[in-house]
Amino acid sequence: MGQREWGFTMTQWVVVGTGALGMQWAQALHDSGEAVSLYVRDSEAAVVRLQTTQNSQVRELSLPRCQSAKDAGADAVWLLFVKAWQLEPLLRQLQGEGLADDATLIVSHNGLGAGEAYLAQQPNWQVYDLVTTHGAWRQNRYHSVLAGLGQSWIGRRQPTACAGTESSASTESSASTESSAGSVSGSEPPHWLDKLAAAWPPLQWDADIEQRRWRKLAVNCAINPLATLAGGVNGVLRSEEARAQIRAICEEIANVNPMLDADELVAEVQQVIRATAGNRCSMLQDIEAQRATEIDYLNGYVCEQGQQRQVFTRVNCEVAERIRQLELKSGVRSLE
Ligand SMILES: NC(=O)C1=CN([C@@H]2O[C@H](COP(=O)(O)OP(=O)(O)OC[C@H]3O[C@@H](n4cnc5c(N)ncnc54)[C@H](OP(=O)(O)O)[C@@H]3O)[C@@H](O)[C@H]2O)C=CC1
Ligand SMILES: CC(C)(CO)C(=O)C(=O)O
Repeated sequence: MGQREWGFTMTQWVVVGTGALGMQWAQALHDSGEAVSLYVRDSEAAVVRLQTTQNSQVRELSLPRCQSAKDAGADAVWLLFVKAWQLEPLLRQLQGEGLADDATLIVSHNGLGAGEAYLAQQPNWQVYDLVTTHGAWRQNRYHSVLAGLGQSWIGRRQPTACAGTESSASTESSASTESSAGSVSGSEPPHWLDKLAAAWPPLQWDADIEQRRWRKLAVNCAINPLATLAGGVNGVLRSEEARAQIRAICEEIANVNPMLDADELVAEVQQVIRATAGNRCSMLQDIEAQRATEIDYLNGYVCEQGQQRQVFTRVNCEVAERIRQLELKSGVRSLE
């Protein structure tokens, strides 16, 4: 659906779902004059109506529905703001529907490892990771409320920071190919970046997005399960006991990924706790609403990486297990 008109390239943006973040990005891109459609699974209508709230102002928006991946056009840019555990089924679904062989995908979720092996099998997909500190929640399926403004970074999917993952070879080989959506190399920003950045600033290009993803992983591994187990807002983690657990979690993560510094991770976690002291983290909200959490891609991922690399990650493994027990109790996980 991307068209060249008078020398300008029109970008067709497809936002997946009507999730908390997806709706805010759809609104922002639309406000910026971009062509946006929504790929949703719970409607057959030609148009999807949604609402977004920012600063208590409620706005209504109608966007065309993208009926299937093949309808989006080869040069569409897909925004996949889905839960980590939803990513692989989504990718399989899109591919089954005829997603372009060199599709451009912006992936944004908490944690690491989601759909990694599957993505590695698609060397021609142009995959970008987006990390954001904006906060939003869903008032209902079609209404997203902006909870707090933050910032975002985007970069080309790279081999994982820790050596030796199977995805390395294929992501490297794809990094120098050009897609119809126009990215040329792993370190070069794509032509559509300015439009995305203009829609919801601040958004910065980060050629080393993998390290930023790891730092965000550490923040979520420290705050989400501990605040969930404490059953309170993030501010409960200012206790001495929580501080010791946070340090242990961060030290294990820095041992798994030696490019990280444990003291810096702890400082970043403490800064996020101060900034979000009154928030209930997403994991606690998921447990309370009897939804699956992203634990397998947070402390569960660190635990698995530790086992693979023979690095001690006992605290992350224990924390992951305790959250899985909560999921078992609420019936969103079954015994494996
Ligand atoms: N919300 C926030 O403030 C922040 C969230 N994040 C992370 O970003 C990610 C997205 O978060 P958030 O927006 O809150 O999540 P939501 O659960 O609100 O949104 C996910 C959306 O994706 C849709 N979806 C998933 N799979 C498919 C599919 N196969 N086909 C069509 N639609 C699909 C879901 O539909 P359905 O409802 O039908 O399942 C839902 O609309 C998560 O990893 C989260 O941890 C990170 C920073 C902040
Ligand atoms: C930063 C933090 C912990 C804020 O609550 C978050 O990202 C989440 O809740 O998932």
